[in-house]
Amino acid sequence: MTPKTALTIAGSDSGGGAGIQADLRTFFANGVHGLVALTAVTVQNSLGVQGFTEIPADVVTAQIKAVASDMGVNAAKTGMLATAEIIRAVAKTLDEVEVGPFVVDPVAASMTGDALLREDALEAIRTELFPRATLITPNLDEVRLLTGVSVVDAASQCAAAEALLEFGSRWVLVKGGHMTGTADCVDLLSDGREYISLSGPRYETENTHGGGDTLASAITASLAKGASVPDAVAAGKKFIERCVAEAYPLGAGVGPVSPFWALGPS
Ligand SMILES: Nc1ncnc2c1ncn2[C@@H]1O[C@H](COP(=O)(O)OP(=O)(O)OP(=O)(O)O)[C@@H](O)[C@H]1O
Ligand SMILES: Cc1ncc(COP(=O)(O)O)c(N)n1
Repeated sequence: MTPKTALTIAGSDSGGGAGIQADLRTFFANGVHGLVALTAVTVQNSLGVQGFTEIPADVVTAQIKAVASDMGVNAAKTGMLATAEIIRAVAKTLDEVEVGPFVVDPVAASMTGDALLREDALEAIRTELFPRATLITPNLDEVRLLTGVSVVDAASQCAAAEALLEFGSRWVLVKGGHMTGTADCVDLLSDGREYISLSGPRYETENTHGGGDTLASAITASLAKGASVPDAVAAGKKFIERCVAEAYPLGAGVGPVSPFWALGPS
């Protein structure tokens, strides 16, 4: 039987732990066929991002149109978008083709602090993509850059969600992975009416490379299969928890979260 399809519009990680590589392995582990519109090629390993080259914006557009017109897209997500020009091209293309529920992960930098967006491009994500998004999934650094709110507890996480919803997405997930001083990892999902706190154990590991991408693509896979946003996010949270629990060391720096458990016992 033909599986549902999910499209990732994102960059390549030569280390294989984040970017389109994380998205494709997550789509596979969740039983959907992955489609790709590549935005950038990063030179990257466990120690950080040494540089990147972006794909021309018209080629990003052409990739989206090629797969949408022929194969159909049941849900889509964005990761690293690199430049304001690519962001504007993606926004325009989404007005012309149908991609189903649309998840925007506003990736600004790698977890090692290296920029993955050219200057001013985060503003373009906010103005061009958030109003078109079913769900946005910022981490706490991105929340601070976008709203000025520093999330330190449940009240400020709630205030951040409200401020982010002003930018026009239907739902927001304020990820709490970087909140310090909490025994659990708590993510907050809201559409301005419902406030759903998703809490899980915080695992002791240094190896969380690709965690944000893996969560957003697991959510996108569930949306492609027809789940509601709250159900897709709950399933995504369960999926990423297990991937963090089974993360492995690779290289001298930060290793990747692991979806291998989904294949069953080896
Ligand atoms: N140590 C941990 N144990 C369990 N879950 C975690 C841990 N760290 C992060 N998570 C979960 O992983 C998901 C990603 O959260 P995080 O806030 O780290 O996003 P991110 O910064 O975009 O990810 P990354 O930069 O690591 O790719 C969230 O659901 C968060 O709760
Ligand atoms: C191509 C690409 N996309 C996204 C990330 C963010 O992932 P992380 O925050 O885990 O470094 C990355 N490092 N590289």
